[in-house]
Amino acid sequence: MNGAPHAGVPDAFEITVTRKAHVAADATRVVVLQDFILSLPKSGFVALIGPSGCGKTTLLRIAAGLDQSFVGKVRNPEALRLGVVFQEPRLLPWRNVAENIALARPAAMPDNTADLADRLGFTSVLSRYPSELSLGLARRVSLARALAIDPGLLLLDEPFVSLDGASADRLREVLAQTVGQSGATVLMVTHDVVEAIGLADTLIVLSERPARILARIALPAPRGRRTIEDTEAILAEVRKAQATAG
Ligand SMILES: Nc1ncnc2c1ncn2[C@@H]1O[C@H](COP(=O)(O)OP(=O)(O)OP(=O)(O)O)[C@@H](O)[C@H]1O
Repeated sequence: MNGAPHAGVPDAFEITVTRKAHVAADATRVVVLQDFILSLPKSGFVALIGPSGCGKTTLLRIAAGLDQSFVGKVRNPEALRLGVVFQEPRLLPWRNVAENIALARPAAMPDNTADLADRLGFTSVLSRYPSELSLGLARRVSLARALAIDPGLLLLDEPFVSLDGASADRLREVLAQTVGQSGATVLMVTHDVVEAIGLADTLIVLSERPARILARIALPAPRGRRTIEDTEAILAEVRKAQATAG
């Protein structure tokens, strides 16, 4: 198995996939993950990068409990509450924005919709329906819905893809602040290695399918204080790991 956990850091969540295959349209089986272990620390921001089709979304769906047709197990010993943000916002079209967020939140939790809407910049559309929102707004609502439950583990599948630069930057900032304050663990899939370096404290580099962990890179210095030299050194490490995979 690959992907041994960090020595000395207690794991809060662990995904073990002995084998996961999808059945393609022509009925052939595509092995996406095999002998794969990913351990996540408590309170870490882990970014996952890897080639298209290597199995990142499949892994997140398994972690979220949305795909159970695999051989392996997901350990969540601390019963972390999971928040999930998909590539598509997936809001309920027959509920307005405020209702979409409220529905996600357990009844016992305080209503934090107004605060999230304020921080993520969508207060003016709380009573609108998803079909009336731009993609950027729908993405903000989708992120707010995941944050509304105060997740212990936040699973993000390219949450900022195809947003304009300013919107993506704003959402990244809110995300980093929110998870920094809450002490949640984040597992974020992204194609954007510079985004990953800007947000994460651990970068995991995956191989082609079936995905193997090529490198688990602890990023130096707190985010926000990384220099251009830091970024270049990390990029070189990523390229080296990818080169070893041939
Ligand atoms: N439901 C499915 N049925 C059949 N094949 C699937 C299914 N879901 C994914 N696949 C295939 O499994 C492989 C891994 O898909 P997955 O979406 O996990 O990759 P990914 O790394 O997230 O890709 P991308 O970066 O392009 O989003 C791909 O070859 C994909 O075509």
